[in-house]
Amino acid sequence: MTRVPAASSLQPVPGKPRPRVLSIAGSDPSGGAGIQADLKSIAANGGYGLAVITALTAQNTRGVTGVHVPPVEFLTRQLEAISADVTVDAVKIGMLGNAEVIGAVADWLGAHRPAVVVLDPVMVASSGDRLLDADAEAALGRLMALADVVTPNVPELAALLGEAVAADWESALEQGKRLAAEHGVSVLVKGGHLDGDISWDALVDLSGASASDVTVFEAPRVDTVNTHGTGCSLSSALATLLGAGLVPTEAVGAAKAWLLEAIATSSELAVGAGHGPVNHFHHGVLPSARDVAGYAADLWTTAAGDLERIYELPFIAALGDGSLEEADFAYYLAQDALYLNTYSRVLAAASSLAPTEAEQAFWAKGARECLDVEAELHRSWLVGREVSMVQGPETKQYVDHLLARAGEGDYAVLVAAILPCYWLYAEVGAVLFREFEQAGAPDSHQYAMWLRSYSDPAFAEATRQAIAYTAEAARRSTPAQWTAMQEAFAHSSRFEVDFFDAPSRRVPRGRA
Ligand SMILES: Nc1ncnc2c1ncn2[C@@H]1O[C@H](COP(=O)(O)OP(=O)(O)O)[C@@H](O)[C@H]1O
Ligand SMILES: Cc1ncc(COP(=O)(O)O)c(N)n1
Repeated sequence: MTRVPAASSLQPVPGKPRPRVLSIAGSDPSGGAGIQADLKSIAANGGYGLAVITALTAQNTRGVTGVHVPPVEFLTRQLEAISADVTVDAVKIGMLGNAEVIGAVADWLGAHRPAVVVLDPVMVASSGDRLLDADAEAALGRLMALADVVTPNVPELAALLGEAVAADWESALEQGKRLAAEHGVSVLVKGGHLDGDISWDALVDLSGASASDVTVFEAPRVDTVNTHGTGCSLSSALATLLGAGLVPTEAVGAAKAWLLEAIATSSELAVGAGHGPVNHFHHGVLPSARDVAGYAADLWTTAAGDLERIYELPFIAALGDGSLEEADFAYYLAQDALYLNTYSRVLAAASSLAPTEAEQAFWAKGARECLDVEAELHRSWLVGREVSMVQGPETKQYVDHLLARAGEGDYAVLVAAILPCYWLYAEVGAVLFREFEQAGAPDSHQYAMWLRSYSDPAFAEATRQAIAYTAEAARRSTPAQWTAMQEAFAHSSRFEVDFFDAPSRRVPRGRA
């Protein structure tokens, strides 16, 4: 009889399909900004891109030499054609050109507003050329009321408020708070135009939906001239990630991390002699959120083989039926306490590398809980037992592997190495506890209390979350990273088997 199911009950269910993201923006024939950048950014972040063109520009990486705004009736025709046929999950609005266009887009949004609306209030290109008539700036107020998030750069923020351009990050942030309060909209203040080693951004969300009113995101400023289309790319990535169901702070964090790498690797492209484009496809096209379940299923295939081995171990059989020698149990507990101490540090490393605040908090909580469990092991089980507190070889090889992955600093690979301890332990715990109950939960079982603590629903829930975060990291990984993740996972999974087998193999046997 196998106790290993074909799929773990803790695996994530398939996520949403690709969000359908509409860009309403102008065309940039050089491909770095506008509609062209938006479609690349949407695809790179896992969405399906649609595009309605507001205006044509004649531009390259050095500047804009002409703007043509087609009759607004034709813009409305394009918008109506989309809404008559396609359900749009998110819309990103970029260059609008003039007040008439703003009016037509606002009318359409009033009738067909998708669930997510991100407004990039494009006014001036990075070359300094105007992309919105000066007298149309006031008309943007009507669109802001229909948006979820507005993403102004420093000069746009000043223009929207009718104030002087902020000279530093603190004043820009204050202006962002005023704009958010004035229009009842979330504001992503972008600090790309300021100087300094850090490129600051901040999400001001006064709706109460985020953990705090202001979430600040910092990234090293890349020394490059290739910043053509950074704002277009960021707002499209943000719309895509919000459309995929991420909460605003997570969506901004993930979009910014993706953009930073696109800026940092922009020199791989050779487009034009001015402000070149960013490298949208640095990690290829992101698989759909639905694929998250596939990554977890692949890891399960590895884990299932090792689980099979764990169930065959004499230690597990004896723990299950209560016949386990006291000295073997004590050895296992002592090694577990030693392991948990290092595991806590490894979880803390995952917390410090985490791309989102939710993950940062999750791993930090896990790190703390390991120390609590370690203390409890000493207090309730190890006190009074004669047991060596020296790391056994199986414990050492396992923690050395984890510490090495933590030292490498790749979040995706590290969480893959961390996961088997959650997943295999939760599976073994659930099975042993179920079998204990099926045997009538006999009080005479000398490890009854241990088995009860083994199958804790809160731990199962944490495991489910750890699997989901690891699978999401896999979705965002490069093929080489995914291979490294699988290797790291396979090693830890194998070390779990050795860890459970260690009490039976310890030398000399018979003494704790
Ligand atoms: N040199 C840079 N290094 C890192 N991030 C940058 C750099 N320049 C811009 N960014 C980021 O690109 C995004 C767009 O910023 P910004 O240049 O302010 O807007 P826009 O492109 O609309 O003018 C922001 O997230 C900003 O932090
Ligand atoms: C058609 C079009 N739309 C927008 C921008 C602004 O680009 P950036 O993202 O650099 O502010 C642009 N240059 N061209």
